[in-house]
Amino acid sequence: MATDTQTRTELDLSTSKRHYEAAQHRIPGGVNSPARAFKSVGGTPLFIDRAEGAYMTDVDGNRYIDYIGSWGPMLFGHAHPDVVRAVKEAADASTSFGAPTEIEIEVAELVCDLVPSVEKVRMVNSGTEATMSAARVARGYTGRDKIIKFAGNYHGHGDFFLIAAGSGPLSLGEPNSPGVTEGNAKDTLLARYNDAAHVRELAESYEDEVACIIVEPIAGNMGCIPPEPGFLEELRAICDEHGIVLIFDEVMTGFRVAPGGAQERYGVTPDMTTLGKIIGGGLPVGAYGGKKAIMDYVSPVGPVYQAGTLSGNPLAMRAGHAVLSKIATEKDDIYPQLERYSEALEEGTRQNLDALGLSYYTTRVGAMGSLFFSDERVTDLETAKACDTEAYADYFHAMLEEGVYLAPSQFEAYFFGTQHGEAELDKTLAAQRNALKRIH
Ligand SMILES: Cc1ncc(COP(=O)(O)O)c(C=O)c1O
Ligand SMILES: NCC(=O)CCC(=O)O
Repeated sequence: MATDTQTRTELDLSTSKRHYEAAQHRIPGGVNSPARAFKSVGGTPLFIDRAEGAYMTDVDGNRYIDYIGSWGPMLFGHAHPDVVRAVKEAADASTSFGAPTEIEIEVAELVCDLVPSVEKVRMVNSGTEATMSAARVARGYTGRDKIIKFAGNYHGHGDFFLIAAGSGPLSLGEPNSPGVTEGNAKDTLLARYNDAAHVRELAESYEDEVACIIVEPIAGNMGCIPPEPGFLEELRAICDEHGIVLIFDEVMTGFRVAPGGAQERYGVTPDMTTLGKIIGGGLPVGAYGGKKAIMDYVSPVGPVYQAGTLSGNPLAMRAGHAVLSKIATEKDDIYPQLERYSEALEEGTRQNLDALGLSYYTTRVGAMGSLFFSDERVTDLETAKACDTEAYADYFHAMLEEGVYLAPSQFEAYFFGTQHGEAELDKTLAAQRNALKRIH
């Protein structure tokens, strides 16, 4: 692996290139999600063969330390034996019933115990479904149409969220998608992240019209941007004053920055929470939940319709159960360990930057963070967009060659998990030292 003296260059990506060529004939852009394409950094997306723990191997046999973790779910690393066993056992009893199962109760209880603001929870199949459904319920509950979202936040690809959206839309330079009707767009009010005064103005101008404020309590889709002190508290106060439902989109931060997510970490309690990624242990799961009074608006108790053929799927629930029960029983060890890794990674990065006279901006919260190619503080979409994305692209490719797999965009966070230990930390920092030297 990469050390100061042994630099890996010129990866053999010939099989990935061949697959990519073939894939583009039958799959738009050759990928089943645009975030996977290397469009904003250039080059060929890696086709992956397998992964274990903190490491991923591509179809050409190149091995990388993985800092994407399937875009968040892999808190305990790839192919964790507990998850693999749970899925195999579940599959033996059939892959789906379309009828209730006992494991769904256990998963719901685990979620409600870990995230106490969630009194009732509904399982869906993705983070996108979770946020779309939560917004519908908030609208049904309040009888209001408008939502407030933040520029640069990403809540999946529901129509009314694809306005100034972060993640793929931001990386591809198309934050407002064609196909979203004007009718949909007019009900989405856009606010600046970390600017509560702007939110207050909107809530006052649209008095009695705003159903919900949806926010990434730690933004992770324009890079990792923590909330400024007081920002989340102010959102809570505005919602209380104006009868607005506060939705924390914790699809990314849930179980990642604390056992109870960002709401536990910052001590601010939303009315509703959306979850995804870690909750399914790498299988397709999302969830939304919140106060009982609100969740009882959901069908069949209440009138707001939301459904799913595969919702609460037994494989997904068993995988989720394996992960959540591990979190519940081992949280006192897990989160301090993640925090130590995060601290050491940032400290080592700062040393690498200092050695080269660079003053790029770093952020981190729990098991996520960013290295922004900017000398300024990054606190919102505008400051994120000021980053040198070309330098990031060079860094990304240099890191790949050094054996470290980062997100192919400046506007995505890095993630790690409990499988990232001392050895991975040392290799990552050595790789980073080489990569930064090579590109400057
Ligand atoms: C904060 C946030 N919300 C929602 C989503 C959408 O989740 P999914 O990709 O599972 O639909 C994502 C990630 O994609 C996310 O980061
Ligand atoms: N941060 C963005 C995501 O996690 C989305 C991944 C995807 O859409 O493939």
